[in-house]
Amino acid sequence: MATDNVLWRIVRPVKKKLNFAMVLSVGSTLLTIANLIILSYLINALYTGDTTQILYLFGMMILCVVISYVLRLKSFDVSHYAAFDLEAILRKNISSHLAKLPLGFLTETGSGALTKILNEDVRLLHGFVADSTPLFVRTYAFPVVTLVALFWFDYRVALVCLAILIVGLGFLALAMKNKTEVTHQFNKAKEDINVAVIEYVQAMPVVRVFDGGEKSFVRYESALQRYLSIITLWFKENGLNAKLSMFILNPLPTFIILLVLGTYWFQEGSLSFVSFVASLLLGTGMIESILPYRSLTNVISRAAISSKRIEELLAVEPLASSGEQTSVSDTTISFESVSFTYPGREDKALDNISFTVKPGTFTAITGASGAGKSTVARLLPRFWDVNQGQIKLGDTDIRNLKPEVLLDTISFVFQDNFIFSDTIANNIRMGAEEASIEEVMEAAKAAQIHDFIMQLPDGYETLVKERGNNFSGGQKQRLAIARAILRNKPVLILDEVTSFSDTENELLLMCAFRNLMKDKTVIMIAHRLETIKNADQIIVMDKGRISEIGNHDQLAANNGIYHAMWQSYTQARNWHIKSDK
Ligand SMILES: Nc1ncnc2c1ncn2[C@@H]1O[C@H](COP(=O)(O)OP(=O)(O)OP(=O)(O)O)[C@@H](O)[C@H]1O
Repeated sequence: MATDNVLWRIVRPVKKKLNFAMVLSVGSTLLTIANLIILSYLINALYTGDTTQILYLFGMMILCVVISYVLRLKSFDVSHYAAFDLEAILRKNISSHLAKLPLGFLTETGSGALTKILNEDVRLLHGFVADSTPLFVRTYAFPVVTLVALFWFDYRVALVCLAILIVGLGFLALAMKNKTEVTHQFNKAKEDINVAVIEYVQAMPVVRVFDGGEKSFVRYESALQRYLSIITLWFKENGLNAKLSMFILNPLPTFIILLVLGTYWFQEGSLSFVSFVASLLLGTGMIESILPYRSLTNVISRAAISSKRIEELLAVEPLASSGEQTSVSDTTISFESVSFTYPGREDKALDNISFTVKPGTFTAITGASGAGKSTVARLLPRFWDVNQGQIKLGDTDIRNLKPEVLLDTISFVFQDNFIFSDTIANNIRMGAEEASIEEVMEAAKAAQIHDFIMQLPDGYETLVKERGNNFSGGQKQRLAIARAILRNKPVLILDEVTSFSDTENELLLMCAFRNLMKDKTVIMIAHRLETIKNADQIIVMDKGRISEIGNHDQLAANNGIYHAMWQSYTQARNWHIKSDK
C-alpha cells in the first residue's frame, strides 16, 4: 500500500465525501449479505412449507434489496460528486501553481507533458474516485463480513472458505510479486515504443534522405521486441500463478467444494439445512465479490502513478513572488555579481558576472557555445531567478517589479520564436492585441516582411501553419521582429537572431534590426562579428564568466579572445574577397 499513500494524499480534499460514499457502499454490502442470509431462511421456509414465514421473509428480502440498491446508487452518486470536486480542485491548484512556476521550467518540461498531467492524469483520478472507491471498500468489506456470518452458521464451512481465500490470494500475491519492477519495465518498454514511433514518423522526411528509414525502423522494431520479451517473461514467471489464482478465486470451484462437503455434513446430520444453503450462497458470493480485485489493483496503481506526477509538479519550487513596484526609474540594466546554476546541474552557468547597459545603448554579448550567453538573456524575463547577486532594471531588482511592468518594458526576440496557428496579422499582434491593421502593416514594413506577406494569396489574413512550418527561418525572424516593433518597448533582448539568415535575408534582417533598435536599450547575443562590431559595448563570455568587456576598437587591440575571433573573421573575409576576384 506504500505506493498508494500518494494516492490517498491527493484525494484528501474530497476525503469527507469519499468516506461517506464508502460508508454507503459498506451499508449496501451489508444488506446484500443480509439478503443472502434471508434467502437461505426463505429457502428453508419453502422446504418446511411455513407460509407465514415465507411471506415475512419475502417482505424482508424486498426491503433489503430496495434499500441496498438505493444505498449503492447513492454511494456512486456521492463518489461521482467527489470526483467532480476533486477534478475542479486539482485543475485549479495545478493551473495556479503553473502560473507561479519559472518560465524556464515550463518551456523545458514542454506543453505536451504539462497538458498530459492537467488532462489525462486528472481525468484518471476522476475515474478512480468516481467508479473505483465504492467498489474498493466492497471488495474488502464483503469477504470479512461474509466470513463472520459463516462462522456464525458453521465454523467448518467458514474455515473451508477461509482456506480457499488464503490459497487463491496466495497465488495472486505470487503472481503479483515483482509486479512493481515488471510494471516499471513494462511502462519503460511502452514509452520506448512511443518514442520510436514518433521519431520514425516525425523524422521520416529527413531519415528517408539518409537511410531510407531503415535505421529508425530497426529502432522501432527492437523497441517492440523488448516489449514483447518483457510480456513473455512476465507470463513465463508468473503466468502459472496467475492462472491458478484465477481458477481458485472463481465462484464455480468454491460452489462445488461447498456442495460436496455440505451434502456430506448435512446427510451426516451435523449441518442444518439452512446453514447448508447459507454456506453455498455466502461462500460463492464471497468469492464473486473479490473478482474485481485484480482490475482494481491495476486502476489503483495507474492512479497512484498519476498522483505521483501531479504531486511532483505541485512540489516544483515556484518563483519567489514578485514585488509590487509598478514603475522603473529608467532602462539601465545591471547585472550585479550574478551567479546561476540550472536546476539539476552542478556547474554554474553564470559565475559572478557584473555589467551595466546604459539606456539607449547597444550591448552585444559573444563567446563560445555554452559560455552562458543565452542564460543572460533568459534571466532577464525571469525564466529563472538568479541564485546569487541581483539583476536591476533602473534602480529596482527585477524580482521587486510587478511581472506586467517587466513585460511592458522589455521585448524579446529569440532564436526559436513562438509562432502559433493563426493569421499572420494576429501573429504580429501578439502582445499588442489592440493594434489596428495599419499599425501591423507599418511594423511589417519596418521589419522588411511586408512585401513577402503581400505576395501570399490571403495577405495578412494568411493562416500560419503549426509552428510556422510554411515560413523560412529568416521569415519567421522578421515576423518576430515586426511583433517586437509593434510592441515598441524601450528595452530589447535579441538572442542569436541572425543565425538563420542567408545573404539575401541578412540584408533584410539588418535593415529590420536598424528600424527595431532605434533609440532602444539593446542587448544582442550574436556570433557574427559584422553584426556586433558597431555595438557601444561588447561583452565576451567564457565558461560562465565575463572574459573581456569594451568596444570593438578596445577589444581588437587587446590580445584576448575577441582579438583572436576578429583575426580569424578578417582572414576568412579576405579569403572570400580573394576567391570572389
Ligand atoms: N535548460 C538548461 N538546463 C540545464 N542546463 C542548461 C540549460 N540551458 C543551458 N544550460 C547549460 O548552461 C550553460 C550555459 O548555456 P547557454 O545556453 O547560456 O550558453 P550559450 O553561450 O548561449 O551557448 P550557445 O551559443 O550554444 O547557445 C551550458 O553549460 C549549458 O549546458
